[in-house]
Amino acid sequence: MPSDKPLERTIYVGPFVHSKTFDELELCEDGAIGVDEKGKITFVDRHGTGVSNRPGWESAKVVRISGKGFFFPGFIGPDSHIHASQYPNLGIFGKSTLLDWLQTYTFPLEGSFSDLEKARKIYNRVVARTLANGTTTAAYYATIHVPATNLLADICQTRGQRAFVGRVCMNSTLSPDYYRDESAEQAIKASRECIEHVKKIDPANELISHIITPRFAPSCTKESLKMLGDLHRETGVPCQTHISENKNECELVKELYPESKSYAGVYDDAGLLTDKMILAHAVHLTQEEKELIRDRKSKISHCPASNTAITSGCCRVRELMDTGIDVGLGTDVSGGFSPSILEVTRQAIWVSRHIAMHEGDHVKLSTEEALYLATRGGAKVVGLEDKIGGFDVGKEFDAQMVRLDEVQDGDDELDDEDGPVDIFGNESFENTVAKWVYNGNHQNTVAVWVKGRLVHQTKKFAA
Ligand SMILES: O=c1[nH]c(=O)c2nc[nH]c2[nH]1
Ligand SMILES: [Zn+2]
Repeated sequence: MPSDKPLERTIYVGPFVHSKTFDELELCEDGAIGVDEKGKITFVDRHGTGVSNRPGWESAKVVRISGKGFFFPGFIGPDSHIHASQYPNLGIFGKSTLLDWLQTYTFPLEGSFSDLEKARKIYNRVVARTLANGTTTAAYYATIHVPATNLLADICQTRGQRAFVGRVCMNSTLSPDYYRDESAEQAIKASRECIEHVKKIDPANELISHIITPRFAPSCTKESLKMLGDLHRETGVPCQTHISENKNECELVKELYPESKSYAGVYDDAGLLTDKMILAHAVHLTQEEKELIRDRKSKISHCPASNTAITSGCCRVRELMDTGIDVGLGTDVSGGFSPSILEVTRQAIWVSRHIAMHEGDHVKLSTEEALYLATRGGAKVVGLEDKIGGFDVGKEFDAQMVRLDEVQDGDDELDDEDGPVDIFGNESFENTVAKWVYNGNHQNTVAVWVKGRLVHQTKKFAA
């Protein structure tokens, strides 16, 4: 658990990496990032000099990278799309596709969150696990249960993770009797209770926000989507849902909502397609839908690991970006098999390369572009681009310290402490970052800060 002690002025000394633009990383080998007592970045020095004689910073605490490593912005995850309640099902999806996966694996697990002690155990673990993987901001789906959803908000706050916490709304008969809202009115009432809870624990939304969460169009009645759209307009609270993930789902939406022009049109008709809406997946959108989403300034969370695992399809991220839509990355636990945005970054690159094998190189995502989606792109998706996503003066310090193991002469054997990346000493800085992106894991994330507060550390950080 993070300490409650007030923050000290701190200078983070050592190499740092962050996105400069969509396709360019800044690789600074000799950096110093000054963070004030409120967790805000006050200066960024590219030459590492003058750390101790900067006026007012003479007695600041110094955190230095030892060995091979660099500071990198926290992932935003976003994790911009993760079902906290589905965490125990990681890797469990068999041969299912979306609609049978929901009935077989997902609803029975989510339904069990009426048990608050079970929820406490799972939610503590998923927040600890995502923090350990460098996720400093997450947009969570909880379940329909108000006490467990409020507990997830409390746990994120206590553990120091920035989070959007959604109480899942689902009142249609697609869902089983044991796991569905009694009515649209009851879904609204329950959402209001969760909104009130967050107002109580974090009135200024410094870390925690509620997020209105209709599960997806087939899980909701037209009436409930409209009422949730009204709640969104009335409160200004952001929204999240799923869209166009799977072809059978798209057909079902056509049957259920014949009066709407398209799947995106269903949400637009309900007043939900706004600049504060995060749409997960968006695999099978038409160009007309993409343009509608762009015009409404809604955002998309790309979930490539999930889309491959439950064989939903290959999302064309380049087309979304070219249309002018803001895109971030989501693990989509547990459709997605990993809680790590680093893993999802790789998956985004792989999916784009599979599309490129049929459609040409222009659709390939580069390492730089995928890292942008994992940080600054995600920040835009959750509406926090002025606060987080990179090491810029005025932003809050959400960061991870990445450390990679240097292979010493004569050190031929692997031991338990060794992480997955071996550095031999002749790699350029750019290639060191590439080795982390393609082989790194949580063992390389030795410390994590949110708003300047240390929220996770391993023995290697302390060492
Ligand atoms: O990936 C997904 N996970 C879910 O839980 C879900 N519900 C509706 N559609 C969904 N897609
Ligand atoms: Zn999802």
